[in-house]
Amino acid sequence: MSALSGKVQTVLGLIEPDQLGRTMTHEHLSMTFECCYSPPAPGDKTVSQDHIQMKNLFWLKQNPYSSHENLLLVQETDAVREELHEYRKAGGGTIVENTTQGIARDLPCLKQLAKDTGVHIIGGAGYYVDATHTEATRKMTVEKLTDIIVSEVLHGADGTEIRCGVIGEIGCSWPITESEKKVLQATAHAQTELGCPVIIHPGRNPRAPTEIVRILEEAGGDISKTVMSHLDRTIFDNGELLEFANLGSYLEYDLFGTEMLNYVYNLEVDMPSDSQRVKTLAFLVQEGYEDNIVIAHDVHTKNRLTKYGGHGYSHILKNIVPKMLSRGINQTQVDKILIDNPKRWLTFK
Ligand SMILES: CC(=O)NCCS(=O)(=O)O
Repeated sequence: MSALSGKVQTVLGLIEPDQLGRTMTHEHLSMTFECCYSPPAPGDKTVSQDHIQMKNLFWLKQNPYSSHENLLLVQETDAVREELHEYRKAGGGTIVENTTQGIARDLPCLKQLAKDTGVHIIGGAGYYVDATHTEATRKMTVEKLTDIIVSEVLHGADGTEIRCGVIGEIGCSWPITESEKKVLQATAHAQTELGCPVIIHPGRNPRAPTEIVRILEEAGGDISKTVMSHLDRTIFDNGELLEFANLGSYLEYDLFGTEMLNYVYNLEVDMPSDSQRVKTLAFLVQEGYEDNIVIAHDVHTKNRLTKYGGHGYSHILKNIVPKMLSRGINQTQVDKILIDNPKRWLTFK
């Protein structure tokens, strides 16, 4: 048994699982998303270059990835600190901060935010999508990648002694690239060694989550300790969703607060509304998957912060929970989704 066994690892050290409280399993507190900038439509060039201001907030909500300024959450630490105080007041306990290598992970910033606000913050080990892999990363063997991920959990990451408490979000494109496949295999090997939680960012195709589970399983990964993120924009057919749910991972609906007409990364996708998300959660609960659901907002751009008219990190606690309760999900099931499931997932074996 390792020293981590039965514990949860935050950026401030090990804690008992019962200390976590209500947990958002997929957020970002500091990162850059410039890797995923999407040029604006020709007629929108001027507004896309404007500073963020009241009159362009609706445009930004519809086109969050077409403004360079909007992609720099890294510049908003003071606003994020305020929001974390608010999150505590709203009854929040923990945030899993999924920023990995490639999107400017900043563990010292997370550590300071945890100290300043009392929110438990859990950092993420590993690599985001291929587009952010360095040439050196692409050349690494699975063994080397495994060593790095294990070390980020056991000893600290980015030249610090701040240790990660989950692996991920591990980024995958569609189709999955060779480099991403190696990272997935390394993730599974590291998970076998550490008994730790894993969280995956799947590519934007309904087949992506199943393909990833297959790769992880073949490499010895523990699917019952793995979260599949972003299902809101990935699987739309209820039959396909149940088939995927049957594979045994945690099912994460983590884009609460995101409502847009055109999802620029895959125009085939109709991004659901929050009401539709709650309906899907109620469906999964009714089908017996209440022990597998986790939820979050995945704040990753400035316009999602309350400072810029967004929903912030407390939207689920303040607005979505009452909606869940009014749509057939009872308090015990809400507590499983916000407390018990994250706790089970985050506790090292
Ligand atoms: C930071 C991140 O990966 N967010 C997910 C954005 S997506 O549009 O759902 O892929």
